[in-house]
Amino acid sequence: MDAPLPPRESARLVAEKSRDVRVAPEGVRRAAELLLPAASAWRVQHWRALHELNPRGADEAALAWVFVVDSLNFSFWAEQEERGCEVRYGGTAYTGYWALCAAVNRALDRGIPVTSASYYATVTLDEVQDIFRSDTAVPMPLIEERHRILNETGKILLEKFGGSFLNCVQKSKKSAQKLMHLVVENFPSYRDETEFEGKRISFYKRAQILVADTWSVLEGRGDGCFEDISSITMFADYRLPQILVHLGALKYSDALLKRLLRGEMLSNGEKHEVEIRGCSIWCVELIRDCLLELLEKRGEKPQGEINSILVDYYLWDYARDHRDDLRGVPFHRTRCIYY
Ligand SMILES: Nc1nc2c(c(CN[C@H]3C=C[C@H](O)[C@@H]3O)cn2[C@@H]2O[C@H](COP(=O)(O)O)[C@@H](O)[C@H]2O)c(=O)[nH]1
Repeated sequence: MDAPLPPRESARLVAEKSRDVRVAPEGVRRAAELLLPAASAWRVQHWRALHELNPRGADEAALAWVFVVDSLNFSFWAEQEERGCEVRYGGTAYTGYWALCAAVNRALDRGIPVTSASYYATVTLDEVQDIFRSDTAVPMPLIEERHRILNETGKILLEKFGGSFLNCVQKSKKSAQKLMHLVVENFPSYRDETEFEGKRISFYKRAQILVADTWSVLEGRGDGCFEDISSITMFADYRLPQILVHLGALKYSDALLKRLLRGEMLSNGEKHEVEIRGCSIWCVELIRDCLLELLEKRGEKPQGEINSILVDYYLWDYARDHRDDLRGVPFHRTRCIYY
């Protein structure tokens, strides 16, 4: 089978042909204006301090943490928004993606080597259910898939990369694209690909966020000094489309809105789901371009990179911090291992 279109080109194609989702230029501009005050101070070095659950180091252990977390970084949304999985850690109750991170840190504190491939290559389902157990009656979704992915990913990392994700990073020779392709070629659970209008396309959400988090945890230095980091697109999850709709940068047709407001599930790869994900990626590309123009107009020289990764991180955090404002804004419910 021929290689799929890369994520950026896939997004451009979907945005051109999409019928139920469209990128709204006035909303793109509004989103760029929202980011402007913060953008000039963006530094990849800030990533670690941004979140108390992120690893403290920039070493092999930190990379092992990022790899196992991003291998499981999918599908946290709960049937009832208010009654979901929660993990209590250090006196805080974490939900969603942060519940995953809290569970990993909780296991490490208990002496369970959950970031070590030789452990998770053969970890049992019972052990995985215990490691990711929820402190509410609602378990973390897709726990069996998480178990299968841990075993599969651990075995491959041991066989092909000596059990160390650092080896995988070093094989990419400071190319973000090479690392993304190395991950997709070797680890099946990262193959976030589908068909659209007769073409094979890719979004590679978890492979791209893994590259981005590798860049971030290494602070863009040493093995993480990717000269092509700006070629990585935003990560097509279920939160970013929600915030883009809230900001007016993405518009849904009445037919699609009706489905989402009814809480209908969209299957991974169906037209509406592909249009939402592809248009979201394209929308963030345009927000990044607009942001660079606005900074140029103000004669501001940003301190660091202004790329789609940092636009994405900011918007994702913004969505987290404005949960209440987003309550009425529908997000698409797809249960899958890709995002
Ligand atoms: N587009 C994008 N999607 C992201 C992330 C993250 C967390 N990463 C960064 C955050 C802090 C560190 O800096 C990490 O680098 C998780 N997700 C996705 O969101 C969904 C979970 O949402 P909720 O149910 O609300 O927790 C799920 O699909 C998950 O895969 C991101 O940054 N961008």
